[in-house]
Amino acid sequence: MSSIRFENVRRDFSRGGETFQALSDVNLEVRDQEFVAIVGPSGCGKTTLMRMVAGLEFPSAGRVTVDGREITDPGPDRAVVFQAFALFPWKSVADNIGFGLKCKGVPEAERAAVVQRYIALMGLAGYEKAYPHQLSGGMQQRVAIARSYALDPGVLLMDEPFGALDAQTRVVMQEELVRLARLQPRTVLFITHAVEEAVYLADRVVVMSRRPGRIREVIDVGAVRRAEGWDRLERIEEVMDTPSFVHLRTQIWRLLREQQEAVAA
Ligand SMILES: Nc1ncnc2c1ncn2[C@@H]1O[C@H](COP(=O)(O)OP(=O)(O)OP(=O)(O)O)[C@@H](O)[C@H]1O
Repeated sequence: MSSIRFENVRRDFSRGGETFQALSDVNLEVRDQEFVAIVGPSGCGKTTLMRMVAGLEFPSAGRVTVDGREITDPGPDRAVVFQAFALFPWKSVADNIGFGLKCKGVPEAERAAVVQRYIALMGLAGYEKAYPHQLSGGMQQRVAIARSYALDPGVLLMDEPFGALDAQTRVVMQEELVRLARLQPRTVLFITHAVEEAVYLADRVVVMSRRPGRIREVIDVGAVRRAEGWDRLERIEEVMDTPSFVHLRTQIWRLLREQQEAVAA
């Protein structure tokens, strides 16, 4: 069981000698094995929220808990996948994926079995001995995701993990992440600028507003996905073509557009 809770979270920062509220009144629960995506304008505090769960940043008021325990530092129960691939360049694909397990003291035979399983799941067979520089950006990110899943963390934190990928690779990765998320459900907090990506991947989409960053609306995509049978459709473009998907995407775009207009006014 791994659930994340933000309770009345506020975060102040100082800039140019002035203190400002970057986040205010954030209340959110990401339930066990739920996939929650956060979208919102640049600077609304998405990364700050994620860093608080990772234990790299702390609230000025309120609290952030995982399974009821207040977060005081980073821990192996929470894995982070960043936009930059962050692999060890001197280690092979297999060693990168197995690195965290080795640190945890998992015996070699057991480690090899887990690594092999994720190599197969992420379509990396044949590349076990390759080094990161021999892989495309998409494959490097597959290794990073495999490494996080292999650690079997309760919570996975992903900050724009596909942001550096080209459009086609991004689509393939989105399909693979959906497949992996259904096969190996985890509690996921996923940050993205791409509305379609959020709607395609998440059970719920949190739309944020800025100045200060607040939760504007939470959209239950999972209920629509189940009712409309999106998971029966193999390809992302088939899902994106359904009226239910278009409706949700437009609803979220409108919310984001309203904020843009409010800032401009
Ligand atoms: N360490 C810091 N010191 C001062 N200000 C900070 C610090 N970290 C973040 N901020 C400010 O807090 C606000 C929220 O930043 P954050 O990176 O969380 O936003 P974001 O929604 O992730 O942005 P983006 O979508 O552009 O990545 C911004 O105004 C940012 O400049």
